Amino acid sequence: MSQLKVVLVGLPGAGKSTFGRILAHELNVNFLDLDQLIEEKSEKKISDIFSEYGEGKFRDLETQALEEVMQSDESFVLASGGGCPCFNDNMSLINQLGISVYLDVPLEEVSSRLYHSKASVRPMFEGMDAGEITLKLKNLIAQRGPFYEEAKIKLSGSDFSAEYFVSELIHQLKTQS
Ligand SMILES: Nc1ncnc2c1ncn2[C@@H]1O[C@H](COP(=O)(O)OP(=O)(O)O)[C@@H](O)[C@H]1O
Ligand SMILES: O=C(O)C1=C[C@@H](OP(=O)(O)O)[C@@H](O)[C@H](O)C1
Ligand SMILES: [Mg+2]
Repeated sequence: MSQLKVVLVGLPGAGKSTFGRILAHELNVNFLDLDQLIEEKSEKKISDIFSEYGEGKFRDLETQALEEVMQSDESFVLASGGGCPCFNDNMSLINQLGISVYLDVPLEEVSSRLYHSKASVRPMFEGMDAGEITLKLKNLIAQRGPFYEEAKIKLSGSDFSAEYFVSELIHQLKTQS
C-alpha cells in the first residue's frame, strides 16, 4: 500500500497544527509539525531564528526540513508553517509527493485567534494590536492566497470546527482514491 502524506497549508492561525494532530489521530498516522522539526534540528526557537538570522535563513531551514519530511517512507499528516508553500517552490514539492489541504478559515476568525494566542510563538505578529493583525493578514492573503489555492483539497465554509474538517476531509480523501 502506498503512503498517505497529507500536508496542511494556510494562514498562520488557521489551525494547521491543532487540526493536524487531530486528523493524524483519526487517520492513525504520525503527526509532524514543520516548525517543531525546524526547532528540534536547529535547537533554536522559531522566534530566535528570525531575530538572530533573519527570515531568509528561516526559509532555507524550512525548505530543508520539508524536503527531508516529504522523502519519508512513512505515512503522516504534516502541519506546514503559514509561509512554507510560498517560498523556494515548496508548493510544487508538496503537490508532487503529497496531498495538500488548504484550511481556508475566514480572516476575522484567524485574526481573533492570533490576537488571543501567545504572541511570542509567531514573530511576524509580535506586539501587534487587533487592527494591525487584521491588516497584516489581509496583506498576507493577497500574497499567499494564489499558492494556497494550488492545494489539491480546499476546506472552507462557515463551520471550521475540527470535527467538521475531519469528516469533510476524510470524505474528500476517499473520493480522490
Ligand atoms: N477550530 C478551532 N477553533 C478555535 N480555535 C482554534 C481552532 N483551531 C485552532 N485554534 C486556536 O487558534 C490558534 C492557532 O492555532 P494553530 O493550530 O497553532 O494554527 P496554525 O498552526 O495554523 O498557525 C491556537 O491558539 C489554537 O488553539
Ligand atoms: O506565516 C509565516 O510566515 C509563519 C508561520 C508560522 O507557522 P504557523 O502558520 O503554524 O503559525 C511559522 O512557520 C513562522 O512563524 C512563520
Ligand atoms: Mg502551526
